[in-house]
Amino acid sequence: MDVELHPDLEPLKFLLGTWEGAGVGGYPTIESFNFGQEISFTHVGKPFLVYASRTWKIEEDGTLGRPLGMETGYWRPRPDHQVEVTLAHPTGIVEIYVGNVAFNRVELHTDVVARTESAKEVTGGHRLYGLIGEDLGWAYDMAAMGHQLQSHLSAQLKKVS
Ligand code: HEM
Repeated sequence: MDVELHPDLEPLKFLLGTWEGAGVGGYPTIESFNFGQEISFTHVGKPFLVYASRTWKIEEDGTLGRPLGMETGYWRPRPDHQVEVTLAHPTGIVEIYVGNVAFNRVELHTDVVARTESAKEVTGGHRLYGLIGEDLGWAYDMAAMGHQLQSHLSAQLKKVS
């Protein structure tokens, strides 16, 4: 069933759809790696986007390997171009981001990072999402394992539907 877009979602409309592509990751404590990613942003007629991301290792021969990180959440536009995002991770981490959206670009920083007892020590994050031509580019910096905020992931994705 086709559901009408809630008018509050207008500034975030550019994110809607399924996106696929590849990115690179690293951190001072780990070896750098290449990954494939699929992101989807959908809506149900209410004033939030439903978000899901899955990733896979890209092996040296270019084939997709084991699953890496995945995350799900909700993107909630607020007045004055502000945005709130809730994200849940299977690694025992939950992030709440706040930020803003302008000109097909969203910038977010963590307000809260909550962790289960067994989760790795992640204390903060910063994310950018934006259109690069028709592609969706995104980058994630994190503060974790005693290190200051710095790059963990970045990727460029094409809209597939
Ligand atoms: C969604 C895409 C992501 C991918 C592809 C990814 C990939 C990886 C990989 C390959 C490693 C190396 C260890 C391993 O193989 O598990 C790693 C480590 C790590 N990642 Fe991610 N990650 C993602 C998202 C995240 C997010 C959202 C967070 C934080 C909320 C995070 C926090 C960490 C931490 C703390 C480590 C461990 C560093 C260490 O042990 O020193 N990752 N990640």
